[in-house]
Amino acid sequence: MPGIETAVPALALRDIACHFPARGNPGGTYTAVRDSTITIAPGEFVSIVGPTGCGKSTLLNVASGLLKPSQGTVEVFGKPLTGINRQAGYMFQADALMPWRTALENVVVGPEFAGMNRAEADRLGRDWMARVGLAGFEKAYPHHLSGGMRKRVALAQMLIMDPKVILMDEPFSALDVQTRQLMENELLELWQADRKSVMFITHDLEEAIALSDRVIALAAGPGTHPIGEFKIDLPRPRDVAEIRHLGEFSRLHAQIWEALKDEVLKGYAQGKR
Ligand SMILES: Nc1ncnc2c1ncn2[C@@H]1O[C@H](COP(=O)(O)OP(=O)(O)OP(=O)(O)O)[C@@H](O)[C@H]1O
Repeated sequence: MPGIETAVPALALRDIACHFPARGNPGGTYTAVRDSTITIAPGEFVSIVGPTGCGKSTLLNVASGLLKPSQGTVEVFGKPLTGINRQAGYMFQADALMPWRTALENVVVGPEFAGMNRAEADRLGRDWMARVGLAGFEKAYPHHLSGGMRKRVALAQMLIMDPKVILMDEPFSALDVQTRQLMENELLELWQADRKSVMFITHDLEEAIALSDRVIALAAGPGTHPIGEFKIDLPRPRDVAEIRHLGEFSRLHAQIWEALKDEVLKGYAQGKR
């Protein structure tokens, strides 16, 4: 995309470090993240991959403003982030739906708290439910919906607020493979229609390549940091199941895995200790 490097990034994490109190070592510190600079251009879909426990969620929490980094700065469309990132919508691995509210009532939670009148919020909510393929399920409660349907509710709940930046932390990892691929395609379709900037955390390299414009690989912790950035020039629109059969997909997979495999082995060894 011409000019993408020169545009003000939608999200810029600059020189981030995060220290935590060390577990089992009173007074000590654990450096989860260090020297991490990550920028995401307007409309760009970026995945962050790395070994288990390396610090992916920590970086996402920094981007959301929920965690203040020990060092470094965050900018959202060129403005320093202080407090919660209100331009961002979030989606996490676990469902955050309220079980006592119907699907529609869950979808309209954001507009309702923002003071939109009920009729307008409901109209918008029904529209979003239709866009994520849930027309007719407005009155269903979360426990009556399948895992994939609950994810669709969560997607609508996030997108109804029209966030400029989307932060996703392994949102589909709890789903079975087929439902997961359906949801990934759904996400791409929604993203393609109205390009937001996406920071997508996953430890699944195939998922990262299938979805993204760029993949950033992280080192194992402690002190995780980017060790490689890979442009994913696969054609769009994409079908995540079919795109895996392209030769270029395999080439990218081999290239990124080469950068990542020692780190994954290190992360695995640490996890066993
Ligand atoms: N609040 C905290 N206090 C102490 N240590 C923490 C805290 N948050 C994260 N850590 C540690 O920082 C490291 C990175 O954690 P983080 O959850 O960011 O990794 P991750 O890559 O997202 O993990 P996973 O792959 O399991 O989702 C881990 O060792 C974790 O134990």
